[in-house]
Amino acid sequence: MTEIIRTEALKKSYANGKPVLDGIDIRVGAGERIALIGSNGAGKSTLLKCLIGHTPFCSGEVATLGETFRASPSKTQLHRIRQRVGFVFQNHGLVRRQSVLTNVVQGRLGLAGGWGAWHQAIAPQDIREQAMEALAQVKLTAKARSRADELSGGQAQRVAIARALIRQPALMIADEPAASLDPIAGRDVMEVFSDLVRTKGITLVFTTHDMDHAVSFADRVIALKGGQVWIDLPASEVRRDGVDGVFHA
Ligand SMILES: Nc1ncnc2c1ncn2[C@@H]1O[C@H](COP(=O)(O)OP(=O)(O)OP(=O)(O)O)[C@@H](O)[C@H]1O
Repeated sequence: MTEIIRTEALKKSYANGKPVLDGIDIRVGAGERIALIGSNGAGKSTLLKCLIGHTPFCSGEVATLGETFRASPSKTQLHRIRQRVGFVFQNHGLVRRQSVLTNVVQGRLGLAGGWGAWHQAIAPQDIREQAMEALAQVKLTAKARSRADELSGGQAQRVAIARALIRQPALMIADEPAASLDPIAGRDVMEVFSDLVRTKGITLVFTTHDMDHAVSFADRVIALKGGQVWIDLPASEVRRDGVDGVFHA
């Protein structure tokens, strides 16, 4: 299986702090869906940031999408990584006063850059079609012309997923994608998200505090504790009583 992510002895501390990541070794293969769990402050977001070169680390090595680096990727590596990674965050980050379609188009145009491109009205026809297709995949075609601030939280998060998908990423990084949603909307978003990445063969790494989401929507669960990998198991082998320790000191 093609390796999408590899870390070796990855260590990271912030200024004047104790190590947040203290020797992380993980491997993620193409098409795998990984749930990253751990208590508040366990280092989940920090690990995601190290993987994509968003924050420098102290020692060890990271290889993401074939780009191998220590501390930080080079500018060229960072550019190549960003081209192939889609992001979804807890707060959808949509432009509230713009239409749903414009928000999705921006995900695509962000790649090419250029000021003139940042509006649906002047986006080339094929990009608008791609955006409509991405909206269909998250089952929101009917909302294409609505303003983003008219959507429910769950709908907005599905638009954020469409905006990431239109970039045709090889890897999707999602930091607590369902954390600000109610339980029903949260499951709904995770179901759509997880199904889509599986169908498209996209690798997914998402963080969550919800064990049901971890075991239902991932193939593998990785738990961080004390700066180290505490559990790394197929989701089908994760037992609730076994993970309790992850969240306790
Ligand atoms: N930019 C920063 N500067 C200094 N310390 C930081 C910074 N970002 C994170 N930290 C610290 O690093 C530790 C790990 O934080 P991180 O956000 O990676 O954890 P997390 O597992 O994602 O937590 P949560 O579940 O609460 O989101 C915490 O103690 C946090 O305070």
